[in-house]
Amino acid sequence: MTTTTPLLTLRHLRKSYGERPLFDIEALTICAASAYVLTGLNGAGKSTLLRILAGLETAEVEAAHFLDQPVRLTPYPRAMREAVVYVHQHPIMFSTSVADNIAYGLSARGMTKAEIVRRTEGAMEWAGVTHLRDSRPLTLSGGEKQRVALARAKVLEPKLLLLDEPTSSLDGEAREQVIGLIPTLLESGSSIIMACHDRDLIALPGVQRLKLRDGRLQARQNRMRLA
Ligand SMILES: Nc1ncnc2c1ncn2[C@@H]1O[C@H](COP(=O)(O)OP(=O)(O)OP(=O)(O)O)[C@@H](O)[C@H]1O
Repeated sequence: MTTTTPLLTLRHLRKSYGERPLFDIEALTICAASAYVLTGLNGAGKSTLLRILAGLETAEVEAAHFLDQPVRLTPYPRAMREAVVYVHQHPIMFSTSVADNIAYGLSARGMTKAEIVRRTEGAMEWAGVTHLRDSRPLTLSGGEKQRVALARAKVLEPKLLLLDEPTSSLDGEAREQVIGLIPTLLESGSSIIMACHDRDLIALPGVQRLKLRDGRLQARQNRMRLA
């Protein structure tokens, strides 16, 4: 399902590192339950943009709205902290079990134990990592780790999921497994922005394309629907 209801809108988003301007984005609208790929050459600012949207990096913004409410990005608003989840290209995990890593964010939100177990089991099954439930993240392959990271993000039911190059360190079956999970993320109503160079992710049907080029953002839409 793809909608045209705005989830997040930004006007005039500017980022510089010291004297060096990185980008100046006139307008960005992310719609609810919609998927986007963010492309651009190395160093164009893809990760930086995702990190700004996740509140991990500061930027100047003229106006921002999240779920129709005016917000400021600095300090990062509470409404977005709970609704926006960022998944790093090389996810960092606690050295406890896979199941504990996935459940952690839920306990931090004060959920009941039964609900935590129910959601964690569902997320592990979705990501195909149930058999790894007692494993320590250190022992996982890159693909397994990325799937655990996706399960850990999905379980929080974010409104906006930011994936930073989810397949960049993967190949073969591991990469295909991760690509296969992406369309199903939309079914739970999340919007997704994926920074990537992966042609198969870019070509996923229904995914809208955002391209950072020379400090500007260009938008383009693929024709078919994703879900
Ligand atoms: N903390 C920082 N301080 C100064 N410059 C930075 C910082 N973080 C990123 N940069 C610079 O900003 C530019 C954009 O980096 P960013 O990682 O956002 O690009 P990217 O499009 O994600 O690149 P890639 O495709 O290689 O991952 C790069 O030139 C980088 O060196």
